[in-house]
Amino acid sequence: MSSYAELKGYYHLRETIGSGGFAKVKLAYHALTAEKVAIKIMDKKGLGEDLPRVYTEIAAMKELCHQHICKLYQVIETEDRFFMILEYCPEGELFDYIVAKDRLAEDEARLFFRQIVSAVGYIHNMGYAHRDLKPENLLLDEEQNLRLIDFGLCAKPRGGMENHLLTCCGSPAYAAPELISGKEYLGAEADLWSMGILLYALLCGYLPFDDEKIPQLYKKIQTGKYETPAWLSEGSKQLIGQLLQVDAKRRITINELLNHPWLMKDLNVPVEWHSKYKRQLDEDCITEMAVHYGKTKQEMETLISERKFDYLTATYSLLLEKKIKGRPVRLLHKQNGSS
Ligand SMILES: O=C(Nc1ccc2c(c1)CCNCC2)c1ccc(-c2cn[nH]c2)cc1OCc1ccccc1
Repeated sequence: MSSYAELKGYYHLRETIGSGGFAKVKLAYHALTAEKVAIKIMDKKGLGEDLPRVYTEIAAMKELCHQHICKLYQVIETEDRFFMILEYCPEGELFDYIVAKDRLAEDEARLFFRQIVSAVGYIHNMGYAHRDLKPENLLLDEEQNLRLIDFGLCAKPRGGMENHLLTCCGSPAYAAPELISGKEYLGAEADLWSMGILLYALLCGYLPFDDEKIPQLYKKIQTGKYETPAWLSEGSKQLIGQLLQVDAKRRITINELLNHPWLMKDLNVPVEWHSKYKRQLDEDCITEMAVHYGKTKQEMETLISERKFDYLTATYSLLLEKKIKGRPVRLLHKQNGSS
């Protein structure tokens, strides 16, 4: 097992919890708070032409701070590796959750879909389109709430979300008709289509458009014709129909979704898309860190405000998480010879 010298003393590494194409995800403990984190480790050599995706993902995640987006705590870049220290999401992928239950009941799908709308409403307001929305990119945290991941294909159109994009990307079964037709498209509109596929998958347990041959799959998407199984309520069918509009201009918008009757049913409150995290720094966390590092509160506040995504950023963020979870706002003092 590699020692990863860069992490020694800062994080205590545990088992590998997932390894995908060019990344490995390991469970770890942040040494000063003992909070659990996930560390995504990528070898630059193995990345090849995917290297730009990592820079895109890191830049986006540094800007995005929201209750339904996986938090990035720290970035370590060495000559041949990236380490992304990320929020711990121990309940795995939404994809596996749906498969395990075959399909979700409408009220459970509603709670998850509201969280997806909240996350997408926030990133669109921040000027980002995700462009790869699918159940594999939605993880469940310790409270079984959704956290959006994988911003490697996201776009922040220069000049704002009204400007068009061109790159065809994302997963074919979730791709909007205008995106696969090679025409210019609006990132926000393409994300709304993918959310329609996602909602269908939540409620049905399979995809509305599917074919093992990509050209046939694309034809089905462009017809916009899909089956609606008998167990779907009228409300579900109507909302899916408003999302899976082949003509992007007729497709429902994120703002219309926030207080849509289907999303409001039994809850009667619109979806809250604003981040619950406040901009100003937390006094208790700053004080504890100032004491630990032997600095004044003002010096500590200045250092944390720089948001360098170094160990200080991670320590502040995880200390704040501890406070939010009602755990003591305390840092563990240096153990001699700690593992
Ligand atoms: O914390 C993460 N995953 C994770 C942590 C603990 C456990 C599990 C999963 C499920 C498997 N049983 C052991 C418990 C975790 C956090 C962030 C990211 C991440 C954020 N941007 N990119 C990746 C990825 C993560 O994982 C990937 C994964 C591993 C196994 C299956 C499902 C998902």
